[in-house]
Amino acid sequence: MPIVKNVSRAVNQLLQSSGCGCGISIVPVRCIGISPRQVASDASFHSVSFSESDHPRVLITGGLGQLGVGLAKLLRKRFGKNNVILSDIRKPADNVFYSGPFIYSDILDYKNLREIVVNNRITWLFHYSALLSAVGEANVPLARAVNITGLHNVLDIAAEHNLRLFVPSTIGAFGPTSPRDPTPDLCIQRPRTIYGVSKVHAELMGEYYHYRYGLDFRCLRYPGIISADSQPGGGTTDYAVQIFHDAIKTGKFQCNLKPDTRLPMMYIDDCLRATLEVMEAPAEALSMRTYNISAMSFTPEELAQEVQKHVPELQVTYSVDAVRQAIADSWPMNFDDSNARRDWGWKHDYDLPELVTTMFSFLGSDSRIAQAN
Ligand SMILES: NC(=O)c1ccc[n+]([C@@H]2O[C@H](COP(=O)([O-])OP(=O)(O)OC[C@H]3O[C@@H](n4cnc5c(N)ncnc54)[C@H](O)[C@@H]3O)[C@@H](O)[C@H]2O)c1
Ligand SMILES: C[C@@H](O)[C@H](N)C(=O)O
Repeated sequence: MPIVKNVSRAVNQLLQSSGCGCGISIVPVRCIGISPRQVASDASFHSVSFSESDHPRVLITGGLGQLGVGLAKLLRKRFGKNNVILSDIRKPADNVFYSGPFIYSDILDYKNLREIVVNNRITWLFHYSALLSAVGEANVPLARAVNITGLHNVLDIAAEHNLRLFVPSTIGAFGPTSPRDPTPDLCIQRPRTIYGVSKVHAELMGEYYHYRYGLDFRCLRYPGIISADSQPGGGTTDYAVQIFHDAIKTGKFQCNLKPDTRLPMMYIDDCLRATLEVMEAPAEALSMRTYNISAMSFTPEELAQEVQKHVPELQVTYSVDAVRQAIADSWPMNFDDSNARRDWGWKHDYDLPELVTTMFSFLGSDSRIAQAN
């Protein structure tokens, strides 16, 4: 049973390190615990219903944001529509509601989350709920609650029920004292946003639960993600999505970052494929539990030039938002993802020109230019 393996692994690791204080070679389960909130009666029967040959039963938290609906679509193609449950605290649009299972789930409600996991026999959890960098700075108490307390709930439930857990991290988990060009996986991480602090916390807690309780925790640090059919949720990289909509609708774009602000970015299809790939990677392939992934890196000026190849009349002006600019100036300019490429074969498909062409082919049908023709 996986839990036996997990416990003995955790015990071995504990005994090899400074010791758990048990002082015996075979440690009773209760001595190290299954997870901090595990009740004794749960320990013997959770996860027994899942056979490794079955498709995973997936829950996505915070699934109505920029990334969750696309992830559900990808996972449903792979694992079957009814094996993937999207959840959020918001009301889903009709097309989302009718595309597959949707459920209300507030990650701050521990019992409700546990009930969903149990009743639906969840085996994989993708934890997408979060407040992003700019909205986090605007409401620090809420960001702290959702990004830190919510993560604690998710970690405990994942450990109790032996889930494979994916938690995304971000370029925002680095700060002004990190090497910025390029930024490796392992280096100083002293972010200056509540978002970044909460994501470093998530990386460390997930890795700790992996070593302490055997939790199958997997984490990718995403760059800024660019998507056509979903809106970003209040981050520093949002400009790189907005420019496409404004180019099409008005032919004018006001950028809230300076023209030479270089940040790592990625097209959503690459991001979601990477997420599935790392979740499917054999555990032995993973030399780490938190990986940078990278695709391209550009400035607003470089993106505008590429966009102008499709919309030559686009006018770009700059009105810098001091909060976002300070955040962007502390983040990586280029991301070193060589460990992901080596360990589990990560490879991006979209560079800047492909990204821009793809965005316009998605958005182009109702474009101002199309309407004019
Ligand atoms: N989009 C990006 O560029 C990017 C980059 C790096 C990392 N990430 C990470 O990927 C994940 C998904 O990002 P996104 O862009 O879809 O975020 P988003 O802001 O668009 O969506 C987050 C979702 O979380 C939900 N949420 C908020 N409070 C909640 C609560 N109490 N319970 C349940 N759900 C709650 C919101 O309703 C929202 O739908 C986040 O963890 C984010 O940090 C995103
Ligand atoms: C980079 C990322 O985590 C998010 N898009 C933000 O800007 O906050």
